[in-house]
Amino acid sequence: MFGAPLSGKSKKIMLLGSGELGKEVILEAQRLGIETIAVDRYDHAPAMQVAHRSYVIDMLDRQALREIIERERPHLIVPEIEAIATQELVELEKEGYRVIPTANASRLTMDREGIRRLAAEELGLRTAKYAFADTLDELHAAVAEIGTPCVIKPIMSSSGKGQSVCRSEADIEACWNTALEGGRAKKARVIVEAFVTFESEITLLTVRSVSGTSFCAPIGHVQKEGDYIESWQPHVMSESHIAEAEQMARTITDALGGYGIFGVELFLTSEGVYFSEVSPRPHDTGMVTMATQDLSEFALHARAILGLPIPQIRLLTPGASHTLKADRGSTDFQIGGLEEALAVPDVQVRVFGKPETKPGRRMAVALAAAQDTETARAMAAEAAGKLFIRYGE
Ligand SMILES: Nc1ncnc2c1ncn2[C@@H]1O[C@H](COP(=O)(O)OP(=O)(O)OP(=O)(O)O)[C@@H](O)[C@H]1O
Ligand SMILES: NCC(=O)N[C@@H]1O[C@H](COP(=O)([O-])[O-])[C@@H](O)[C@H]1O
Ligand SMILES: [Mg+2]
Repeated sequence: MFGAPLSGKSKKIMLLGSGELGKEVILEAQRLGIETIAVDRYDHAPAMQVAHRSYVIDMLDRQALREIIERERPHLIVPEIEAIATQELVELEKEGYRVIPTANASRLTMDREGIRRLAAEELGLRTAKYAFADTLDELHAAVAEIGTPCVIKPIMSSSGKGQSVCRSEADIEACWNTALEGGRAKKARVIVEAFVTFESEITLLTVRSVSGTSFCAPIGHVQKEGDYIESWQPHVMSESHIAEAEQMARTITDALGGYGIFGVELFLTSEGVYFSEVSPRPHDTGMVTMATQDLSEFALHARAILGLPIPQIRLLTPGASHTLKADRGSTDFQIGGLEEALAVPDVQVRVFGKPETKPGRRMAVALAAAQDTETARAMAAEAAGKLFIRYGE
């Protein structure tokens, strides 16, 4: 039971991170009558454009984070990205604030080390062999230990930023520099992971709610330079892969606890399933669920965090998503091609409304529904291909 937004008796959620995923979470929360506050490091972020209020702060700054939380006193604090002062969230949770799914989950998944050690060392999930390094010398030793090819990533980054594949010793220094430039925090620490030659990779969206744990149909995806290009649902999997994937997803989400949706990223190989990482929040590859499910991953997240039931999740149709990315930085640009993209039946487009392009930045996504995923993939690719960014006119 709660009052109208802005009435003083409303239920308030505060999103920490205001990108395309948060924008959809806010829209879904507002459908349920919730008051919404969007926070990010820059103004006019996508979710800010649909929230009741917004704040621009450095979310890695503990004091700045505490100040807005104490000012707003939200019922739920909902992290939308990894790079947040999660230690402060741990403190705030002790003082009675509710963090989604839990402050500890956001702390553990904030850096690759926390979640990898939990998954591999405490929970015994199969992962690629890994090691950590803080300096270039340590990186040489770590690569020697893990072997090549391997993948080197800043411990704190997302969407593939700062990630590169090291194919031989000669690549190590370049990989180190890539990681230093791409990491979100001013930390030099990197993870070195053995390269997993997978048949395919999936996101298993897993929801924890008052109704228990439920799984969405697996989402297959293709990534380029560590960032997702296209995804489709359902991804066809063998019985044994499904069983293993669900078991891993249940194990890791039970360990993290709390209510909300989780994107469990898994590699499917001939020797079984490898755990890669988990987002305790909606997942970019899960944007496809806006075209395929009765309740999208955003609607599921909103329901779960508000303590509302999720008696079932229906996959209504196979579908696919395909991204539109910028190729240079500019604040003077326009997005076009919607007329052509939307001329195809069963195609939808989401333009995120980001105020600035950057090389590789995701600006929009095309969604398609069809009788099978192959057709949906082709339709989504075609629609995304019609979209374009025109700079400086
Ligand atoms: N050890 C590995 N072996 C093979 N491929 C890998 C490995 N690690 C990562 N990749 C590839 O790079 C992609 C991105 O990696 P990862 O998910 O760790 O990065 P990320 O920056 O956290 O991305 P996001 O935030 O979008 O989930 C993976 O989806 C996979 O395609
Ligand atoms: N893989 C994680 C992911 O997709 N996160 C989504 O991208 C936004 C950041 O985008 P930006 O870097 O373009 O600002 C985040 O706020 C979130 O919505
Ligand atoms: Mg990932």
